[in-house]
Order: sequence, then C-alpha cells, then structure tokens
Amino acid sequence: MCMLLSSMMSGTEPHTDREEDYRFLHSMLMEKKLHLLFKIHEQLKRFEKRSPVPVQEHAANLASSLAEELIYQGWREEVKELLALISKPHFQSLLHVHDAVAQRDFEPVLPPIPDDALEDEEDSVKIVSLVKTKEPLGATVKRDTSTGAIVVARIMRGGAADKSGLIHEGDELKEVNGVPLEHRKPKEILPLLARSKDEVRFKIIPAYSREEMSTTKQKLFVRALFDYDPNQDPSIPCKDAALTFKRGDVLQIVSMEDDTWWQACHLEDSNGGAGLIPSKELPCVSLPAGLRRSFRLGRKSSWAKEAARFRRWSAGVHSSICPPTYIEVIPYHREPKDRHRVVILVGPSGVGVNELKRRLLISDPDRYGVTVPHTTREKKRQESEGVDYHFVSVHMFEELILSHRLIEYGSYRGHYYGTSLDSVHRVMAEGKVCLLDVHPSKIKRVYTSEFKPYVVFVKPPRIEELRLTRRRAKFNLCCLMDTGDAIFLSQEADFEDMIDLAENMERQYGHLFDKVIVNGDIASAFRELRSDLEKIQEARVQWVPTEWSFSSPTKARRSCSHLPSWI
Ligand SMILES: Nc1ncnc2c1ncn2[C@@H]1O[C@H](COP(=O)(O)OP(=O)(O)OP(=O)(O)O)[C@@H](O)[C@H]1O
Repeated sequence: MCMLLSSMMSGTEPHTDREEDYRFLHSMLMEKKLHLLFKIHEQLKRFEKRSPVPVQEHAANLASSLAEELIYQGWREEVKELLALISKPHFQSLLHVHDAVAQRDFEPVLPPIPDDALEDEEDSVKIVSLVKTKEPLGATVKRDTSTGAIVVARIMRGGAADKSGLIHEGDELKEVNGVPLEHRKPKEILPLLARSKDEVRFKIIPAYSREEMSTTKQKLFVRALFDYDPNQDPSIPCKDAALTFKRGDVLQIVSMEDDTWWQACHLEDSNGGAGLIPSKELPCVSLPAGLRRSFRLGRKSSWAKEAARFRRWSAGVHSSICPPTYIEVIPYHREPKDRHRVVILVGPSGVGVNELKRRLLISDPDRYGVTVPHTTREKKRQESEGVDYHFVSVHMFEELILSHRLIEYGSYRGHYYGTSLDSVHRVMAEGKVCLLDVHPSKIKRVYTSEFKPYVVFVKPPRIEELRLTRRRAKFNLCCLMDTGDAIFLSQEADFEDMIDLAENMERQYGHLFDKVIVNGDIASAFRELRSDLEKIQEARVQWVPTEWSFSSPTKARRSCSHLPSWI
C-alpha cells in the first residue's frame, strides 16, 4: 500500500495544474502516520486469520507494577528503555484498550433481573440473561417426547450460547422473555427471540451435570474422505447448523458427544463456530451420494458384459462394509533436512500415469527421480546395470520376495520384474522426490512414516472427453495402420473398461488418495499435478495419518494392512 501511494504521487505530478494542489496531495499521501496506519492495517490482517485471544485481562496493571519494580533495578540502558516505553501515555492507553477488550467491557450492561422472575415453587430454576447481538444464539431446541418440555438439543461450539457458558444441552426452557413455553412448539421459539430488543432472558431448569467428553479438550483432526453438502442430506437435523466440506478438507472435531452428529470446524476457522457433520456411526444409507456407487445403465455394451458388471457392482455394494468416512490426521512440519515424501501415481491402465510421470521427470530432473527395477532377464547390449535395471539371478530375486523387500513384482515371459524398497531409498537419499507407480493394492507396502507417501489418483475424464482427447492420438495410428473402424471399436471398449476400473479403484482405495487428477487434456492435467506437488513441498504444514506417528517403520509396515486409524 505504501509503495502504491508513493508511485501514485510520481504519476500525478504531470496532471496537477497547481503547485499548491500537488503539495497538498503530496503532504497527505506521503504523511508518515498514514503509512504507519497502513502498516498496522496489514499486520492486523495477518493476525486476524490466527484469531488471537488475550492471555490476560489486566495488562495495564501489570505494566504499572513492572514500572515500579524497574525503578529499583538499577539504571542499565535496557531497563531505562523499557521503563520509558511502558510509561508512555500511548502505550498505557493501548494496554487499557486491550484490557477493555479482554474483559468485554464494551458490551452493554444488562438490566437487573426483576424480583418476580423467580417463582418459589421452582427452586432449581436459573435465569439467564444474554445481550442480544446480530450473532445467532447457536443452539437448537426440541420437544422432549416423554415430558413434552422444550429442551436445548444442541449447543454449537463457538456460538453465543456456548460462549456465555450459561446454557447447556439438555437444559429445559421454561420461559423466553417472560413468555411461558408450555404447550409451545419448537418452531414458535424463534419469533419470541426475534421480538426481544437488547436482551434475551431465559428461564431454565438446568440439566444434570454431565461429564464433558475428554475428546473436546484435546485437539482431534480428521481428513474428510467424501464431499458433504447438507442441502443434499435429508437426514441432517438442522441444515443451518451443518458444516459443508469437500473430500480432502481437514476438519477439527470439537465434539463427539452425539453418536450420529459430531461438531467440527474447518481448520482455518478453528476459533470460529462449529457445524454439524455426520459421524462415522451414521448408517451407510445416509451417506451422501458421492460415497454411493451409481450403477451406470444404458451404455452400449453386450449383455454378458453388463451382467458381469452388475455382478461386480452388487457384490461390491452389498457385501461391503461402509467405506471409511474420515481419517485421523496430525500436522507434519517438514524440516529442510527431511527427505522428500514419496509420490505414488496410481490409475487404471492406459489413463496416462506414465505420460504424467515422464513429463514431471523432464520438467525438473533435479527434483524428481524414479526407481530402477529388478529383473531376472538377460541384460541387452545397449542396457546398463543399475540404470535400466538391476539384473539379478532368480535365486536373488526370490530372496528379495521372501524378505519382503519388494513393493510389487510379477513375471512376464518367464522372467521376474519388480520394484524394491531399497530402490526407493536410493532415490530419496539423492534428495529427490521419488515417483512411484504401483497398483493401489500395493500402496500399503509403503504406507509408513518412513516414506510418507502422497498418493495421486489419475482418473479418466467422462467418456465423451476420453473419446475426444484419446481418439486424436489413436487416429494417427489408425491412418498409419489403415485399420479404420476395427481399432475405433476396440478403443471404445477400452474406454469403458478404463472408466469401470477407475471407479472400482476409487471405491476400494479412495481413502488412500491425497489428490485426484482428472486426465482429460494432458497439458492441464500435467500443470495441475506439477503445481499440486510443488505446493505440498512448500507447505508449512502437511496433514498425515496419525497412524504414522505411532509406529516405527517396520512396525508400521506390519500393521498398516489393518489401517486402524481409518474411522
Ligand atoms: N490426456 C491425454 N490425452 C491424450 N493422450 C494421452 C493422454 N494421457 C495419456 N495419453 C496417451 O495415452 C497412452 C497411454 O498412456 P500411458 O502409457 O501414460 O498410460 P498408463 O496409465 O501409464 O498405462 P499403463 O500402465 O498401461 O502403461 C500414451 O500414448 C499416452 O501418450
């Protein structure tokens, strides 16, 4: 802003007719105080996001006691300076303002509670008076089905009711602003609240003291494994109190008191109000559409293929347990000396995993590296050991299998091929990001704190875009081979299989994916992938499964097949 003001001044000179005007503008815009104000404004903007809270309410008193103490502490230069600083009227005024904010001294004073508000027969009654602000109360009410009373169903964390600390879940509401709530419906309460002007007064019968869940005290973070839009969820008890989130968002869970609806807030908003989210206990049927498998009918394909697809689908849906909904995560602050996280690229065959990997390697060979695979086949003349492959004997390869040193292996034309854990270590030791492409079922082999894998799922686009983007590549081939339609038809079947395979992978292993890249246009997919990988390298904090913090690398490898932290 200060730079902008200075450059504005130099740009205005030729357009100001009168010297006087120019001087006036100059003195106004170049005023030191104005610049300082902008600087303060910018600093405040930065701190606003952190939502700092006062650590104490009597800073002004503390400063004056400190000043008294300092007078007797000798006359070292530092002491003199500090004394001069805290004795300045500006500084003292600042501390007074701070204390007023900390003590919420700015809020209007509530009128005293009238004597007749308490009735003799209700000795357990509590009168709660709250200042009315624009902020909603942050509570929901319901009718208790057994007693017919209106009770507080839920207090939203961070809302006005919660901050007051005076109203609790389960409290029975007897009156709002002197109006008895007997025989009233929950929806009639809102107009009563709206009617009051400066103050809202409740007559409450407090619920029995309940134990606070210990989990609300400690910070619990989860990464959502599905998109959630309360507007699409008929089971949510109160849409306005719900939290919308996207798959991959990190949420802080602030209350798990309710079995079916937890309270959570977005990470960047952990001091703000919380919203309801479905708990892991919510039955599968009420999970949002994103988690349910849609059976795509109406595609042109043979009966047998459709039947097979249906069998796969019904087995997948009916025999499966609910998919994981959230994964517990912790922050990981990468130190400069730490090795880079392994990047795993997965996707159905032909989707473009190799193409993307190739482009990453070419774009920055110093940053990215790939593993050298092992094989038992003969070395060809133009190949070099340790560059194209590690050429090993069958006996040695089988030793690697038995000692669990291979992430993935298979045989082709009678020869073994495989990727070892050591080859990943080698790339990491060079200070590079190791790009691995393995079948998603093998991710768990490296799902440890040692490798901290960042898993990218490369997904095919919709079939129309697949046809459009891939046909061009194959079309050249058709012309060359002069095979025409025959190739086009088989390609169409490949596209359908690719989409099917991708859906299966996402359903089965989606909870392991950190990022999903749709590979429609290759240039855009590559740009997105590269910028995402750069972002995670530079991120101050990354969120990784809590599970990684508990296990040693070897233990994690053994235990990761159970993935106990999936919730
Ligand atoms: N977005 C795209 N647009 C057009 N062609 C693409 C795109 N992505 C990949 N291709 C081409 O599709 C073919 C298959 O891609 P690639 O070899 O990367 O697939 P893959 O996922 O590694 O499959 P596989 O594991 O079977 O090798 C290649 O010729 C590649 O250049």
